[in-house]
Amino acid sequence: MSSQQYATPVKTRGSHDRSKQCDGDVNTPTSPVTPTQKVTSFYTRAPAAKPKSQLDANQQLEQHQILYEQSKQKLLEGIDRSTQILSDLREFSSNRWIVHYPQLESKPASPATFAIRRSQSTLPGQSFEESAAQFDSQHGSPTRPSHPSLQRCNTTQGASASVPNTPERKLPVRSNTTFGRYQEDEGADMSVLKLDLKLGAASNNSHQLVQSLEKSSVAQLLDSRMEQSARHLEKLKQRISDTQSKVLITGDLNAGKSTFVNALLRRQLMPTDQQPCTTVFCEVIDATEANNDVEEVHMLKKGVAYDPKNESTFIRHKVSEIERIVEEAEEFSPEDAPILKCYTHDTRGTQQSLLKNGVVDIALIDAPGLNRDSLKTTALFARQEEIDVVVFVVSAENHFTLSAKEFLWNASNDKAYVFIVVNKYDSIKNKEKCRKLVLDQIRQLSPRTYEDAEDLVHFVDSSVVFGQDEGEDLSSLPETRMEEVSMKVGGVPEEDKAKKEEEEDKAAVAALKNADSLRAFARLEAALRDFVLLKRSKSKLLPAQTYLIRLLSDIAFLAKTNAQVAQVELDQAKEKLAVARPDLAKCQTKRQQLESLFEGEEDEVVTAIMQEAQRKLDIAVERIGKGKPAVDGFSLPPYPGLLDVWNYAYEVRRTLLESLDKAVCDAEDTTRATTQSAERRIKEMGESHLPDDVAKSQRIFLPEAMFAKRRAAGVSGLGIRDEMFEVKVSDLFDALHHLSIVTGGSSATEKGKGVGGKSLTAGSSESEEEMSLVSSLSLGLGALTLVGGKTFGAKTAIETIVRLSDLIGNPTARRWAGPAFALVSTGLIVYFVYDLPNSVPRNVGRSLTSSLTSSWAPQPKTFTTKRELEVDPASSRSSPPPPQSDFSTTHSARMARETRKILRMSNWDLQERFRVAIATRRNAVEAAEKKEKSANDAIRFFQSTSENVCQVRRKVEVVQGWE
Ligand SMILES: Nc1nc2c(ncn2[C@@H]2O[C@H](COP(=O)(O)OP(=O)(O)OP(=O)(O)O)[C@@H](O)[C@H]2O)c(=O)[nH]1
Repeated sequence: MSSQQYATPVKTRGSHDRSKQCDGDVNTPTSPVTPTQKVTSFYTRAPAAKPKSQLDANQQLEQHQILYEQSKQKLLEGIDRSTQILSDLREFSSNRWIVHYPQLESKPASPATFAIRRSQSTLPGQSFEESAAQFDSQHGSPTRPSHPSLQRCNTTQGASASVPNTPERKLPVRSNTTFGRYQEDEGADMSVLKLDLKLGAASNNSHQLVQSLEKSSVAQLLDSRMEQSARHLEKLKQRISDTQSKVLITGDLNAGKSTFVNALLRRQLMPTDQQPCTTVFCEVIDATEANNDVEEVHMLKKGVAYDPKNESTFIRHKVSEIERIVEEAEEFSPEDAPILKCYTHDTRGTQQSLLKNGVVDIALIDAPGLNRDSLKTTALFARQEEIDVVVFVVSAENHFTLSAKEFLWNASNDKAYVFIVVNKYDSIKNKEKCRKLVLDQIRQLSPRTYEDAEDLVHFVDSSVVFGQDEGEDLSSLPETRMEEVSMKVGGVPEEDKAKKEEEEDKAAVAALKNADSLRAFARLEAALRDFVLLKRSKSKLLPAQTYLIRLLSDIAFLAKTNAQVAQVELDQAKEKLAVARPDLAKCQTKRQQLESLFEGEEDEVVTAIMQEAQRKLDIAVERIGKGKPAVDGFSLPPYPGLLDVWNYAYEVRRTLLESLDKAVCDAEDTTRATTQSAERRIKEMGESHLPDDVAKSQRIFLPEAMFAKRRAAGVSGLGIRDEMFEVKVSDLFDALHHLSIVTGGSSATEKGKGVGGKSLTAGSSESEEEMSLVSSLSLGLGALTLVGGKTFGAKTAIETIVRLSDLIGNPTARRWAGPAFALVSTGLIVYFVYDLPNSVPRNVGRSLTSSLTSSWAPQPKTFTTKRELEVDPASSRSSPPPPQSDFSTTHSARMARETRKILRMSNWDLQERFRVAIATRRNAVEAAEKKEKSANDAIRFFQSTSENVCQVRRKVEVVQGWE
C-alpha cells in the first residue's frame, strides 16, 4: 500500500509556546523553582512577538509531525504486511501443512531455559548438539518475546529484565527429549498467539490441555487465534489511521475521575458526587469541527452504529442535561447504561486547551469506576482497543485496589505506558510516604510507566482548579492568587495588629498550598498535552508497534519451530524413502520372476498329468476291448447258462463299465497326488519369495475335493449314457464282426461303424426290424462261413455259393444236401452255444470300445464361482480343448483342466498377496514422497515467512528508534 493512502493532513497551529516551557516543568519536578515563577509561566498569555523559544517549539512540532507521519506509514505498512503474513500462514495451515503449535512442558526442577527437545531428529552419527548447531546455521536461531504472567507483578524486577514487550527471546537449547516441546519458562511462551485455554480445572495448566488436544484441534484453535489477531490488526490500523486520539479516563470508584475531567475542561461538565455516581461512558469531544460548533449531547442508541450525521442513531440532549442523564442512568442495569458523546467548547486557546489543541482531535472518555460491577469492567477492557491513552485516576487515600491492579497490569501490557493521576493528594498528610508507596506499586504493575514516572505519574488535587469560591473566574484565579502569594511569600507588610497578622499568615499559607496544588496540576496538564500531542508515538503508535512486534515475534517463533518440525519430517521421509523404494522395487521384481516361474511350472505339471491320465485310460479302454475289466481286481460274472445268457451279457457290460470307472478313479487319484505336490511346491516357492510382513495364506488345498462331484455321480459321471448298459443282439453273436472276418475287411464294430455307416453302438434307436434282418442274414452267412472256413475270403465264399447252386442243380447232391445242411447247422449251433461264455465278453468289450473310442462328447463344464471361470484354462492361456475327442482324451483333458484350475487358484492367491504387498509398499512410498514434498514446501514457506517477518520487524521497530 502506498504511503499516500495513509497520509493524513498534518494540522498546523499558530503557536505552541507551552510545549517547551511545559517540558521544563515536567522534566524537572524536583528542581527548586519558586512557585511564583512556575505558575506564572504556565498561565502567562502568549506575547504578540514570538520569542526564539517559541519558534523552536514550532519547528520541533513540525519536525515531530513529519516524523510521526513517517512512523505511522511504516506501522500501517507493517500492519498490512503482518495481516498478509497471518493470512498466508492460515491458508498454508488449513490447506497444505498443519502448523505445529510449540508445546510447553511444565518447568522441571532444573533451571534449563527454553529447551527444544528432540529425540528422533538427530541424524545418524551426529550428536544432538551438532545437529542443532547445523540446523541453527541453516535457519537462524529463534528469539522469543518475554511475556511475564500476572503473578510477576509481585516480584521486584530490574527495568531491563521486566520490560514486557522486549522482542528478545532466549536462544533455544536442545535436549534429548521429545522434539517440538518447550520447557515452560520465563520468556519461553507465545504472546499474542498463545493458546490460553480456560476450561474449568484444566485452566490451571492450559499448556497441558493444549498438549492433550489433537494436532488438528490445536491448529484450529491457533487458526482462530490468528483470525482474532487479524481482526485486532484491522482495529489497530483504524486506530492509527484515525486522526483522533482517544483518552480514556478511568480508575477506581470515587477516585475523582469526573472531577479530573472537569478540571481539564475548566468547567463543571460531568456530575461529581461523594457517592459513586458515574454509570455512563461519556466521550467529550471539541464541538468546533466535530459538531458544527454546536454544544450538545448525543445519547447513542443500542445496537446501532453511531453516525453523528444520522439522527436515527442517537438521541439529542442539551449539555446541561448530562447530570440528569447520569442520575437516571443509575437506575439502569449496567448493560443498559447509555453511552454519551458530549460535544463541548473549551473557551481556552489552543495553547491551553487539551481538546482544542490545533494538532490532533482529542476525545476524553469519562468511564464508570472500575469495580462498579464485573460487566462494566469487562466492557471497559473491551474498549481499550479503541483508545490511545489510558489516564488512570487513583485516589491517594486508597491506593490501588485489586481491580485497579488488574486493570493497570493489562493496560500497561497493551499500551506499555499509562498516564497515572494520583488524585486527592491534598488530603494526605505524609505525602512522601504516600508517593513512595504508590510509586513502588506502579513499578510492579507497569514498569515502563515507572521508568517515565516523572512525566507519567502525577500527584494532584483536581478539585483545586475550581478554587474555593463559587463563581470565581477560573482563568483569572491563578494570577490573582499568585499576586497574593507573591506578596505573602515576598514579605508580609508589617501591621500593628497581631490578630490581623495571624489571619493573613493563615491565608498566605493556604494560598501557598493552593499554589503548590495548582502548580502540580499545571505540570500534569503540560505532561498530558505533551504525552498526547508531542509523544503521540507513545500514545497512539506504540500500542500498535508493541502489538505488532509481539505478533511478529510469535510468528517468527512459530515459523522457526515449524521449520524445525518440517526438517525432522523431511529427514524422516527421506529415511523412509531410502528403505521403501528399494523394498517396492524388490517386491515387484520378485512378483515378475515368480509369475513366469509359475507359468512354466503350471504348464509342466498339467502336461504331465494329461499324458499320464491319457496313457492309463488308453490301457483301460484297450483291455475292455478285449473283453477284460479295465483294471485288475475286477472279475467278470460267472456264466449262468444259455437260458440266462441275455442277463449275462448285461452283467458283463455293467462290470466292464464299472472297471472303467475304477480306472478313471485311479487316474484321478494320481492327478490329485500330483496336483497336491505341485500346489505345495508353488505355495512354498511363493511363501519364500513373499516379504515377511505379508500374512501367510489361509487357503488350504483339499485334494479329496478334486473330482468329488464326478466321482459321486459314479459311472454316469464319465459321460456314459444309459444305452451303453443295454444288451444288444450283437453282444451274443456279432455277425458283422464275423462277416468282416469272412470278407477279410476290418471289423465294422471295431471301427464303431455299422452297416451303411451307422453306429451300432451309438445307442440311437435304430429299428429293431432292421437289426433282426441283419441278424438273420448274419446267421445265414455265418453258416456259409463254416463251409468255407475261416481261411476263405469273399471270393471263396462266392465260389462256394456257385458250387452249392451247382450241387442244388445236381440231383444226387440235392439228395445229400438236406442232411448235410442239418448236420452243419447243428454243429454251428452247438459251437455257438458252447462259446457263449467267451464270446459275450468279447462282443460286449468290442461294442463298448467302439463307443469309447468314437467321438466322445466332453462333459459340459459347470463353473460354480467367478474365480473358477477366471482361472479356467479354457478361458485363458491353456491350449484349446480338442473339438472332438475319444473317452481317454476327454477325461485326461478334464483332469488336466481341473489341475490347472487348482494351480491357477494358488498362483492367483499368491499374485493377490503380492499385489497387496506391492500396494502397501507403493502407498508407503507415495505417503513418504508426499510427506517429503510437503515438508520441503513447509521449510521453504517458513523460511520465507521468517524473512518477511524480519523485514517487517525492522520496519516497525523504527518507531522505537525515533523515540
Ligand atoms: N479533596 C479532594 N477531593 C476530591 C478530589 N477530586 C475529587 N474529589 C471529591 O471526591 C468525590 C468524588 O469525585 P468524583 O469526581 O465524582 O469521582 P468519580 O471517580 O468520578 O466517581 P465515580 O465516577 O462515581 O466513580 C467528590 O466529592 C469530589 O469533590 C481531590 O483531588 N481532592
